[in-house]
Amino acid sequence: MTVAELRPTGTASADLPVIAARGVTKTFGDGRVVALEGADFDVRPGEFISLVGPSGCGKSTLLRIVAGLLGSSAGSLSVHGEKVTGPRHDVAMMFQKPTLLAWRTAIENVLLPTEIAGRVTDKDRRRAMDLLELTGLKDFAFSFPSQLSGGMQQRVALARLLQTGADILLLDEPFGALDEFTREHLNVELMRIVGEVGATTLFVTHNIGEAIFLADRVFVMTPRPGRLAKIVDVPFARPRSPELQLTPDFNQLVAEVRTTLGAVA
Ligand SMILES: Nc1ncnc2c1ncn2[C@@H]1O[C@H](COP(=O)(O)OP(=O)(O)OP(=O)(O)O)[C@@H](O)[C@H]1O
Repeated sequence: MTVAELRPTGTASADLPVIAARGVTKTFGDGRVVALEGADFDVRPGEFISLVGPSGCGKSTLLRIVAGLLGSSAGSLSVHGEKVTGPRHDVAMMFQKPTLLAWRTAIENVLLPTEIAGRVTDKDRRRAMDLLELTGLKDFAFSFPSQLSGGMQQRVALARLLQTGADILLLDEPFGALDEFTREHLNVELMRIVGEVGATTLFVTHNIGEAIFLADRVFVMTPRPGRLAKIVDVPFARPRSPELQLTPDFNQLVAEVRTTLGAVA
């Protein structure tokens, strides 16, 4: 199977935003808690967007609304030009914990979404193996989660996410529970993988450097009620290497985001 065949099966079109949010607002507790207020943005096909903001500013809420797991209280959100009314096959979400099934091997975990959707074919098995290769785990396909490190388990979770064929990936602090070395390594791998499969990505993190390193644009959010305070363009060419983070231009951008967060905190 070629990398092109691993590409998502979604319906991206160059002139249509993949995600369009218009005044998206979410309240909880009969309107007493405003988790997200008036979010307005477009995300273009293949873009990598990082979301940063203080704890409780509505980042996960926004991701859940895009995933169709939560309805908005006001405003509208569309994916591929269609109003989101529930979970969609072209949007997949990944969390901080890998949530693998302990009694299934890595490849059986990757195949889980296929199994839930219907019968698993040989082609599905080949795709799962190719995705494990793409995520650097080919030699561990038949290992159980307990035999894998935390970083390897997150790679399995990423392969499982890609197995769904979704072309929109929502990543909620996916490497947040891992040590810094593993996390930095996985970030570089993540960029390579989403670049190769051409997915559109929303990535939540508390780490400003990580947000900039990965993204085409950084959405900076205010504390509750969460609003989009600023959208910062990240101009650095790809592929990017970790050394980019040592350059003055990179650190200037970190300072800009930090100042925005400081100003809005
Ligand atoms: N189901 C819910 N019921 C009531 N309040 C909620 C619910 N989900 C989220 N909230 C509140 O909405 C606000 C935004 O929560 P959210 O989890 O989106 O923030 P976040 O930016 O992702 O936070 P963190 O960075 O700490 O993960 C918080 O004040 C939270 O307490």
